[in-house]
Amino acid sequence: MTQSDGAAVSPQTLGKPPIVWTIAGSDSGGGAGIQADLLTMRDLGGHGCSVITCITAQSSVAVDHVEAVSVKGMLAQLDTLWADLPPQAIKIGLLPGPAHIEALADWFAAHQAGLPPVILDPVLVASSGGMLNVCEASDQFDALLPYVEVITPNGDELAALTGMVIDSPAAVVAACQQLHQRGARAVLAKGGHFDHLHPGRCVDYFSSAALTTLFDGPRIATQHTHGSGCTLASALATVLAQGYVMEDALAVVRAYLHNGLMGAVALGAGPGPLARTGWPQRLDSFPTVPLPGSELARAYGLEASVQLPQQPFARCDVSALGIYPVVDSVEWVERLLALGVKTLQLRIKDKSPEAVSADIQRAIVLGHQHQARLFINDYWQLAIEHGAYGVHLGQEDMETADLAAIERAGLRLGLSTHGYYEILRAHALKPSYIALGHIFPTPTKEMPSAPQGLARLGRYVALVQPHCPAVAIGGIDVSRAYQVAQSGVGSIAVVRAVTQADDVAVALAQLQQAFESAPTLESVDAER
Ligand SMILES: Cc1ncc(COP(=O)(O)OP(=O)(O)O)c(N)n1
Ligand SMILES: Cc1ncsc1CCOP(=O)(O)O
Ligand SMILES: [Mg+2]
Repeated sequence: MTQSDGAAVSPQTLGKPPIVWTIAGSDSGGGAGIQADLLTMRDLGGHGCSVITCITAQSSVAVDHVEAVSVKGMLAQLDTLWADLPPQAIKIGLLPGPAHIEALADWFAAHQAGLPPVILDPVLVASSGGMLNVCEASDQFDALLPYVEVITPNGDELAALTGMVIDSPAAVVAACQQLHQRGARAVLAKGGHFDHLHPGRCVDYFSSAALTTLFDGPRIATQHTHGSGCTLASALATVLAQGYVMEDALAVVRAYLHNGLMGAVALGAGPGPLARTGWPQRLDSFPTVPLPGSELARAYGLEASVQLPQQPFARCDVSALGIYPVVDSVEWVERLLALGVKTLQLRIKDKSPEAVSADIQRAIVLGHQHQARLFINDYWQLAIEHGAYGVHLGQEDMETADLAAIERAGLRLGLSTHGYYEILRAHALKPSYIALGHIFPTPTKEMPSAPQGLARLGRYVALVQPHCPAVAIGGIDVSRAYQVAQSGVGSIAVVRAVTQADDVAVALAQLQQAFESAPTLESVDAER
């Protein structure tokens, strides 16, 4: 089900925060555990419910006492919440022993049909150094793995869970593979403890059946990290509860951790808790995504079949690309150029290069004659051969197209993205623009991703546009152009709004009018 702006309907879009559970221990010092989880959930737009598994007498310098809540007490909390406040995501933190783990696994088995994503933070040690988890078997969490979407060990936990020495990127990969073999669907191996592998950096390795990737960023020089693991896992649960896909949620929580660590201060004599800084807004708090084939990615076995470009792509001659029709024939290109369109795309699908070569060449010549920005979709070799203004490519093309050749030839590059993670991937290439979509449902193209909606568009525009021109695409027509333009986006790409218009000139004028009458953000100030 979708709402009128195209985004999936979640409790949050109906005006209610999504419900997120934390099943964890109480930290009397307020920096970690249940206390950190509830603060994080609230800070990121969730409603936190707690299932307390144990109480700790804990401060920033010591764990003096750990006392388990009875298994019966834990199960009672689960049952009571399930009856009235069912969760959109669950975070698991400190579990005091095998009996609790077994009981929780049984409870999950009995409720498997309705279980939302479960995030398991395999807590073993507090940042004060105190042992929190009395279990010692490396397979202690395995009974939970069938119900868990992602497990989030830090370096010490990864070593303890696998019995491996984590002394190289290859060892990180091997340890994650071992966890997969034992039933873990996805592993986020957090890089906070891997200073010995990447001095001065924090490199997280994520692996699942669908995706293997890295998140890289500078290590934040602070000792105030109390509750960082709890915060990450509860942030991940809260962002997933809002319907973001895993890789987008990982990007957001990494930025949230960055900001929290940057703002962390001491409250007691030991490590202070993370600051609560709200939904991350700026690209410089987000991690970079090292692309396959980069030196860092290769260390983790992420190779690429093509070379990465060494330079940013040529910049567009304007910072805002305006109304941007996407059409499927040279005849349409000719017609739109005659109507004064200055940014457009030739998007011919599924033909051989031989079949489209002449049309692409003619469109490029026409584009130059009209001093227009004509982007060629997909056929990047022909675009280079005939000297196009630019090329538009999709995410999958990033793995196969010779991006270095496109950059060397001086062509502009536009890249499609469908969420935070892909924005970070695209940004790593310093393209000429980044397309954000699809904003609303569209019959024009079968989309594997969900419509992003206007709220997310606003977040993406604020993130991207200080660095690179942005383009919104998907399901945008005259009636929606004003709302889209209100996001501040500098360009709107359309197919049907132009190609199915009764009067193309009128449609173009109306789109332009909607765009011009909306308040805009400051113009793009490219930072390269
Ligand atoms: C401006 C703009 N944005 C996105 C797309 C989609 O491109 P891609 O992901 O390569 O998919 P196809 O268009 O090839 O189906 C686009 N063409 N233009
Ligand atoms: C090519 C493409 N890429 C993302 S949505 C889309 C189609 C947009 O078409 P329309 O403007 O008709 O919804
Ligand atoms: Mg394409």
